This record gives sequence, C-alpha cells and structure tokens, in this order.
Amino acid sequence: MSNSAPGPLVGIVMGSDSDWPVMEAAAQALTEFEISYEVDVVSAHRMPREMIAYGERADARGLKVIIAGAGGAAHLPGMLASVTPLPVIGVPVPLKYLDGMDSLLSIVQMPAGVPVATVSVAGARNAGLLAARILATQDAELTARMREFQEELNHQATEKGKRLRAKVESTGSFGFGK
Ligand SMILES: Nc1c(C(=O)O)ncn1[C@@H]1O[C@H](COP(=O)(O)O)[C@@H](O)[C@H]1O
Repeated sequence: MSNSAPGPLVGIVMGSDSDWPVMEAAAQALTEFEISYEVDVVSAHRMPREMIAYGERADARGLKVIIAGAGGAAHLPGMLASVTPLPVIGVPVPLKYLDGMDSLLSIVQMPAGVPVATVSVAGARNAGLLAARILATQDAELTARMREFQEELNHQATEKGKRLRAKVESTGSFGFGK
C-alpha cells in the first residue's frame, strides 16, 4: 500500500508514558528539523498484540524510521525490529535501579539479522538526530540543514574553547614551568 496522504515520517514509541521525560528529546530534535512524527505508548510486554500490529503496519502507514525507547527489560525496540523492515533506533531509558545498564544491554545485544541502532543511555536527542540523518539521505534540503546544524555545533565548541582559555588565562597559570 502506498502512502498518498502526508502522514508522520517517524514513529516515536515507548514502553510507558513514564519514559516521556527522556524520550521527548527525540521529538524536540525532529521538531528542530521540521520532521513530522507521531508519539505513542507501545509495550511489547504489556500489549504484545498491539505492538506487533504497530510494527507490521508501520512502513505501509508511511513511517520511514521508528525510534523506540524502553527501560529495564527493554525488549520493545528489538521486537519492533523483528516485524518491520524499517530502521529502528533504540533508546535505553534509565530507571531507578542499575543506572540504565539493564535497558542498554537489553537493547544493544541483538542477535545477528535483527539490527537495532542503539544510542546511549537516555540518548533520545541523538536518536532524533540519527532519524533526521536517515531521512536526509533521500532529501537534499534536509542534508543541507544537517550540515548547517553541524557547522553550528562546531561554532559552539569553538566558543567553548575560547571561553575556557580566557578563564584559565585570567586565573593565572597553574601548570609546570611558568
Ligand atoms: N521495557 C518495557 C516494555 C517493553 O520492552 O515492552 N514495556 C514497558 N517497559 C518499561 O517499563 C518501565 C516502567 O514502566 P511503568 O512506569 O509504566 O511502570 C518503562 O521504562 C517502560 O519502558
């Protein structure tokens, strides 16, 4: 089925609404690049049939990338990747215990054949930016905007260096040999 109506290009899904404070950074990044997205709770553990349906229909609905965040026994990204041909980006959401290591390892250690591009613990902003880069491979305007974004990052880092050097120079040298 082709997608004639312009729907969202990115699906941002998570195991629970409690993941939203972490996951909203993905939505924010997509908003900055004016990329349409949808947001929903889709849990592999708590609503397996709906999760399978979401994954199976995602590409026919016109989605191009899925960003899936989950915490703890975070099986959602991998399970979605098993039923969709779309690229899936996994976001390990840190919970109260184990500092997100449980989420990270649950998502990153996928068996060969079922890829999930895993970002850092709570790295939802990078998930959004990676989705933008994937879409940019088919969109010259988006590629140009990504280049601008990267130039701005470079500028900000350069300014940070300037500020640090000025700060250290104003407090005097604390190194050897001066
Ligand atoms: N890891 C999963 C899955 C899943 O992978 O299917 N479904 C919910 N969860 C996670 O459970 C945590 C606690 O959820 P609640 O706050 O609803 O108790 C959340 O981080 C969610 O992603």
